[in-house]
Amino acid sequence: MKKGIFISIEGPEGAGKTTVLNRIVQELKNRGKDVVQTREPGGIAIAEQIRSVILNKENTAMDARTEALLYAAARRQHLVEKVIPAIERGAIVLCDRFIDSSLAYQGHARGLGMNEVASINAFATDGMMPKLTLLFDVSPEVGLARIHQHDGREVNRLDLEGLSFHKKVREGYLMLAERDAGRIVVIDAEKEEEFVFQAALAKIKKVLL
Ligand SMILES: Nc1ncnc2c1ncn2[C@@H]1O[C@H](COP(=O)(O)OP(=O)(O)OP(=O)(O)O)[C@@H](O)[C@H]1O
Ligand SMILES: Cc1cn([C@H]2C[C@H](O)[C@@H](COP(=O)(O)O)O2)c(=O)[nH]c1=O
Repeated sequence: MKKGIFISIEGPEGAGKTTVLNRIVQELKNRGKDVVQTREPGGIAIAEQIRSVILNKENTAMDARTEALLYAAARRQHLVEKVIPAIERGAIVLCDRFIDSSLAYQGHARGLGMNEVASINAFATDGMMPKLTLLFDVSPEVGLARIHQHDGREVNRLDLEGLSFHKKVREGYLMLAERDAGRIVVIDAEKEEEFVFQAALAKIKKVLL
């Protein structure tokens, strides 16, 4: 059976994921590849609706476990409706955030525990993991400054967390990269955009060979 490939792009706020992902998708499409660009939470109608509940700045009363479960629910629907069918037909799926976001944000930064968050996600994903994950590493000071300078980028409920939360997000990601070095590749996303783009493209080309 024809099988595609699943790649995720991760990183703290303002790491430059969307900017570089757009360029990679264009590059691969120019080479005639079947590419699906998507994001979490979101990517399909039901998951976009869940996204607007999670990220709504007015939902300040949201419990941390509720938040984790909503991300997992959006993930499940997105996988079955969009990601799995695309992989089955042989496409390259490039997803802006996946399970590592839940482990870093809800597991580590919110303090729910990475193992606990991994277990609710195991139910949601049925064990499905990306073949490659690019972790765009950036300090919260640099990332948050970028998003506040970026006109038109709405500031959401998670962005409004304090600096210590965002430092823990980065710390969580780096712990994950150390634990799963075979899948997660760290890219210095404080470097200029062209460097980050070329580094990311090179890693993706390697797994496509
Ligand atoms: N390497 C870079 N150096 C400087 N600025 C950058 C770089 N990459 C992206 N930017 C700028 O930083 C801002 C945030 O980038 P982008 O939206 O791509 O980040 P993101 O990782 O998708 O953010 P988030 O997940 O928080 O929405 C944009 O204004 C973008 O132009
Ligand atoms: C998938 C996922 C995401 N988050 C957080 C990370 C960001 O603050 C928002 C998504 O916004 P973006 O502009 O699309 O990056 O949600 C999270 O906390 N847990 C997750 O599993």
